[in-house]
Amino acid sequence: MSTFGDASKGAKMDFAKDKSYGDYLGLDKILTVENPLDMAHDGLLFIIQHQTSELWMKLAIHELSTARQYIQKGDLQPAFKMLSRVARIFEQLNSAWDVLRTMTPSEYTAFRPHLGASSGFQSYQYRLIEYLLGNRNRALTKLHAHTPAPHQALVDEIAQQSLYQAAIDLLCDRMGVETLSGVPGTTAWEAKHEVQALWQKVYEAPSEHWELYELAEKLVDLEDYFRRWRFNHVTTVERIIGFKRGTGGTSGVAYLRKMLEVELFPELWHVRGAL
Ligand code: HEM
Ligand SMILES: N[C@@H](CC(=O)c1ccccc1NC=O)C(=O)O
Repeated sequence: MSTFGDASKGAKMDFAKDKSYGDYLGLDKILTVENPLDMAHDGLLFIIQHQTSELWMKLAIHELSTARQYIQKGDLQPAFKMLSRVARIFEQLNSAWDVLRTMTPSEYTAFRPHLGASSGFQSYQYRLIEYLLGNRNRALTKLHAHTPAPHQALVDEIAQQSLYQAAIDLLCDRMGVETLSGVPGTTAWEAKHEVQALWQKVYEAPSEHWELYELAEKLVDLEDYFRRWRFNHVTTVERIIGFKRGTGGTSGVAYLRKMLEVELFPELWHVRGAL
């Protein structure tokens, strides 16, 4: 018998009656999704790149919504762990661009016409992450009017305070001032001087406000990774389609460059200049 045969001796071989690896992971479903871009060699790369991104986004949403609950309860240690995990997920998504970047304009052009008007602009999970963190633009929920469940998830999300508003509530509470987080917003969070002044107190005396200090840095870390994702996206897009309009109908690279200016947690960036 071969060495390999000896080493695997005792392994369970019959799964007719027991749950197996593929059953737990639902592989029959995820590995048999029809690939409508099969006519081009790089269609599979394109589809898998997006499908894996959406899976990681699903986990990010799961972690971020639970982290928000812990912040609301004032129980920060579990929230920190989840926020660190989300930063790592973004790191994973950031590295994934290196695979997609191997696709040239010639290869992409072979199947781009088949994408029609579809675009990442219509990723509801991406929008949900933006909404959760506080970058809200209610008008974009309309993109999902034709799919009730994603539409409802987005509508429900903007009825809640964002993760950043939860952090501001906690900041105010621990610093002994009236809350400054306002009502759940349907537009992007706008920087408030009073909030920046509180973060400034935290950064000026970290040892007195250690948990808030750590929370602030976890948030900055998360936004830092998010910004790198946006930058990798726009650079990959320019490399592949130049300045063509997007299939989703936006100006393309010009729109994505504008998005590089988004500040999810503005006071945490502005406070740095005041220290
Ligand atoms: C060949 C690769 C890609 C190209 C050429 C591309 C192109 C674009 C363009 C032009 C837009 C602007 C909206 C539009 O008018 O279509 C956009 C938006 C978007 N794309 Fe991509 N993209 C690519 C890969 C990806 C990947 C791998 C993801 C990961 C899920 C992604 C996610 C998104 C998201 C979430 C938006 C909306 C961004 C926002 O509204 O801030 N894209 N993309
Ligand atoms: N907006 C892209 C198309 C695109 O990238 C796309 C199309 C369908 C599914 C996902 C996509 N990815 C990200 O926007 C383009 O203009 O070429």
